[in-house]
Amino acid sequence: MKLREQKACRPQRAGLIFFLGLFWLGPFLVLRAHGMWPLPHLPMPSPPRSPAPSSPPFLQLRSEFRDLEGEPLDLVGGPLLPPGSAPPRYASLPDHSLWRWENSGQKEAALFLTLGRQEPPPWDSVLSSVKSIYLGGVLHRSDDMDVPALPAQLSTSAAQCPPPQRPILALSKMHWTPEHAQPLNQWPEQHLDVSSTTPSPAHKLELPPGGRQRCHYAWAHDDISALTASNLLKRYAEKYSGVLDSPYERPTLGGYGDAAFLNGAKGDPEPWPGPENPYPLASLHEGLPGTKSGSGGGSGVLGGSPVLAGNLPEPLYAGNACGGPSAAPEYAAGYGGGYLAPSYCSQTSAALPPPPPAALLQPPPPPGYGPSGPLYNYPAGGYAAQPGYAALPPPPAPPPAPYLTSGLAAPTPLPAPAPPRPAPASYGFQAAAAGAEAGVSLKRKAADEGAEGRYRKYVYEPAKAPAADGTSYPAADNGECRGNGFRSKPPGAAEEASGKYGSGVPLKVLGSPVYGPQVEPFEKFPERAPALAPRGGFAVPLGEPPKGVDPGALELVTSKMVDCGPPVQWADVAGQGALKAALEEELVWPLLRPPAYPGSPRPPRTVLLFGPRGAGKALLGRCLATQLGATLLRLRGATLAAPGASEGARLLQAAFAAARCRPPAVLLISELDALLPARDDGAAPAGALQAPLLACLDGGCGAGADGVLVVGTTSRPSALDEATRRRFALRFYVTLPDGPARGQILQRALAQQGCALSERELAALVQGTQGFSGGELGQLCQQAAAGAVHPGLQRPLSYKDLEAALAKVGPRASPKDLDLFVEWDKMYGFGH
Ligand SMILES: Nc1ncnc2c1ncn2[C@@H]1O[C@H](COP(=O)(O)OP(=O)(O)OP(=O)(O)O)[C@@H](O)[C@H]1O
Repeated sequence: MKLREQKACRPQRAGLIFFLGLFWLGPFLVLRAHGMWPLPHLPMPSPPRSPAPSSPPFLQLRSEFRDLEGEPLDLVGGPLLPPGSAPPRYASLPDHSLWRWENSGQKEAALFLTLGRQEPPPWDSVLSSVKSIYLGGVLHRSDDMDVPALPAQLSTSAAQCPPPQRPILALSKMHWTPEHAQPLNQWPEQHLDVSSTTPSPAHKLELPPGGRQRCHYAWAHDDISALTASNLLKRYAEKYSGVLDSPYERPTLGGYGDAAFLNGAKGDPEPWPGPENPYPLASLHEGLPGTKSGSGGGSGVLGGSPVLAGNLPEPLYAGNACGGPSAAPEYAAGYGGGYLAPSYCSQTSAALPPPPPAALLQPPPPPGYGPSGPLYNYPAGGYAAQPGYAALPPPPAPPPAPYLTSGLAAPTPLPAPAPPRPAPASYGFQAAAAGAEAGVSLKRKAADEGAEGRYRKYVYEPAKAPAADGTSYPAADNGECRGNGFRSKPPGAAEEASGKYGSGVPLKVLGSPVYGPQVEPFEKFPERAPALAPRGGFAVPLGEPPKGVDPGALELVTSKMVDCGPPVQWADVAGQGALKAALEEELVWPLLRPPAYPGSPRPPRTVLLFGPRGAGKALLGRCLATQLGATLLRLRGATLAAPGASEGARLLQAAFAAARCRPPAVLLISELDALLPARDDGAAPAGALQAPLLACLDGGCGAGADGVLVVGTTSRPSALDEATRRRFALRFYVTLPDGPARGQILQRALAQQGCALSERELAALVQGTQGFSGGELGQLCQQAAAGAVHPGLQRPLSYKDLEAALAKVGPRASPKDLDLFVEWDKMYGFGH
């Protein structure tokens, strides 16, 4: 009976359970159907650094994301928020800001931008991060987010909103930096997954006035469909993947797993791994797909190894056009670089057999190695760790006063290299094996010391302490100006210098990689020419000026155009690491090395630096002169063109002749485009100067083209016609300084004004000066200093003054201009 009753109750119980189940589950099902379940974890905790793997989809972005300026963006994905839920207010999140990310139009994710412990958040960083992470998606402010007023500099810089397609390009571009190990060709798959083209209702929100423009900028991306974005990115990925994969451009860094980017479980950004592979001693060209071998002005160096490039059939700087004894011999004794006496070069190159192939594999030796004397070295500071904004190390002491006979500053002595490795017997450089070893170790050292070893020697150095007399770089003597801070030795100093290297220890080699069985003793070579008498300004060497050159113009050039400014080291140029490395490998080393064997190709003698105004082109030209130990002559295209075609041509010829009278010389012609006919700025056409320019570049304007490096700079490369373009064997894009470089330039400029900003202020200023060139940063500081001066009130420069100055000084180069530079670089440049 009981059993029967129990059986009868079973269906009732099941019905009850079913009913109860429905009662409890129903609301969940309804909520789920409306997308409101699972419920969010509100209130929002502090941003999770390591979300559970089972979390709903979120964006997991690692710190290798950088903004347009290369600033690291430390982005960490947050948990999902339910639609319409109110995110925490900014005030409750002191060190990060909350944004919402619309993912594929279906889900919303909270994206935390962790931007260090900065309060209030650096809005420009937040805004600029849009450029980095945005891929056709929709990024918008949360509707009820409490947005404080943007700082003044942001509202000014907000006017620089790039065009809609800019982020896509930027994304490609930011991966040009060698620190990025993620192959770009993986980006489309990894990143377009999270793109969206669906505008959200929040787009219609009224934004606070300060941020409206930037957010409009973000919205503008709605116009890009996911497909377009994908195509664009793929196109650039294909284009640049060669660069990214090259050993030169991208030092080997640890790869990042795919999961690190999307939906990954990894939350904490890891420190960048150091290079795993040793420094590749390969030719620069191996890593430069954009390099056009043999293009341009016909320098055989292009496309060849640096060693081959340095091999010259004839003496590098043999003789001069001035009828007098060459100035070159003076370089032979102490310097040991490429500026060797004609007799020296011709003897060695003629007498010595071609080198064994193995010798060609030797890395290019740094200039100036001697067998026993102090070895030439780059400034020790060049290898210093990248100085932070807050604490820059004290500047290295300038090299001691001794000067070589040539007037070149004496090389910084290297510590004695650890036990010299014997060189192969067939390699004529064995006597300088220690130097060569040191040279290799120098290069290796640059690579081995940390992740950025490749460019470590080029790191920016802090401002040099001014000398007691007020000059930054104390003049070593009262000798004749050699340009660019170098002064030739007064009479008698030659002996000192030769004693430094020669007394006691026979100078068997000059440190040049001379191939041959045995290195000749220095005494065997003829006497050096007597030192030039010191004269004010540019020194016309002994002998007659070259024929056909107007003596008056020559006098004008020698008195007005020789740059006697302080020497500029690599470390004095902020940023531009890859460019500096390329210039050194492509230009400086080949020029300083003597020919390796008869018939070896000549190094390039012309280089074009193009980029926005104030980007540091002239600064790099001066740096090249310093590195080459050369006299620097500076011309401005506009100045040459101003007095008229015939007068300009006379000056131009005189400048080339003057440079050739004083090898080694660097002839820096700024605003090259002003000499060319194709002018689109309404200025008077100066096409008549093009013919003399081309003739001089071809080796006219005085006999012999050796010993002169012509550096042309322009901010309008598109104005250069093909004939002129081809005359420049190397063409490099000088980009605007990136964030760290801007910080360094600003810090240096402000230090000169006696102003020291806090780390936070400097970071904000760096963010607020995106798109500024080095020159504009200098102007900004000057403007701020001018604003700080009030009658009867002397107060130090403050951040507020700089903020006020930001309203008046802005970047001149528009994003469109920058795109044109990039395009021109792709077509004609050497894409370093
Ligand atoms: N990377 C940099 N590091 C340090 N200073 C810089 C850098 N770039 C520019 N500057 C400074 O900015 C100023 C302008 O630089 P420079 O004259 O070399 O620019 P430019 O590109 O030649 O300009 P223009 O096209 O107008 O001739 C100089 O005072 C220079 O020292």
